[in-house]
Amino acid sequence: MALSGKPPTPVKRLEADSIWLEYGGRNVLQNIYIKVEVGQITGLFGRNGCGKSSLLQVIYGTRSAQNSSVRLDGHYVERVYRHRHKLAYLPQHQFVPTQLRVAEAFDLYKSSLAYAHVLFPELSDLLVYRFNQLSGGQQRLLETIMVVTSPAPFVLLDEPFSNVMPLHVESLSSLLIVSRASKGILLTDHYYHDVLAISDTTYLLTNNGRSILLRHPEQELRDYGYLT
Ligand SMILES: Nc1ncnc2c1ncn2[C@@H]1O[C@H](COP(=O)(O)OP(=O)(O)OP(=O)(O)O)[C@@H](O)[C@H]1O
Repeated sequence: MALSGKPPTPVKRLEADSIWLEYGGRNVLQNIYIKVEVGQITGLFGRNGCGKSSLLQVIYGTRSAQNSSVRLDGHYVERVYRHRHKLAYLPQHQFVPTQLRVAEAFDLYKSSLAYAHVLFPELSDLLVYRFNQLSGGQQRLLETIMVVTSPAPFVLLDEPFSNVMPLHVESLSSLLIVSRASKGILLTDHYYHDVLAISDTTYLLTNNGRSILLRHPEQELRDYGYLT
């Protein structure tokens, strides 16, 4: 609650602007601009190694870049990860401490599971397990549900569908569609059909590290050599 007694105005727009990243003298990201808005799912595509995960890390603030400007409603924010109530991030690789029980992890993230229980009836049974007692696909699924249902208005998802069976990819897609009403979601995954089906806006990262806003995604993904 703000000092005036009024609740803070909800943030509507996340921008990553002028992102330059190089590794050992090699330019990976060059002058990237990406916008994520509450009410939208933004799909991010690019060939293996073009820099998608690196970009998400730069946005989250856990990877420093040669240049970057991450803004919330036009206000520059340094190290967004310090503002967990504003931005939640699913990294590409398993990240929840393996000894933690699912219910404990969900509590830490303040995840709200009301709707998730409808989409994933088996969730109640899994809450008592420790992460190291789950399969790879179950871990991925639960981490994604946890991040998406946290209160943060912006969510970065790096390959949430990886290792997840098609039935659950469908349910996760439904969860993202429902969640987008109150969130801005940046989603990257090579399951491009599933990403395209739910994306309102799509960007491509090219091999030379540029971001392109796609107007006709299927065609342009072919033209740029992401699809055959
Ligand atoms: N810490 C690092 N040091 C040096 N080079 C790195 C480092 N991390 C990533 N890279 C390189 O940067 C490039 C981009 O990697 P990144 O993981 O961001 O790509 P990606 O688009 O997410 O790939 P994928 O689709 O395969 O997951 C790759 O060529 C990778 O080898």
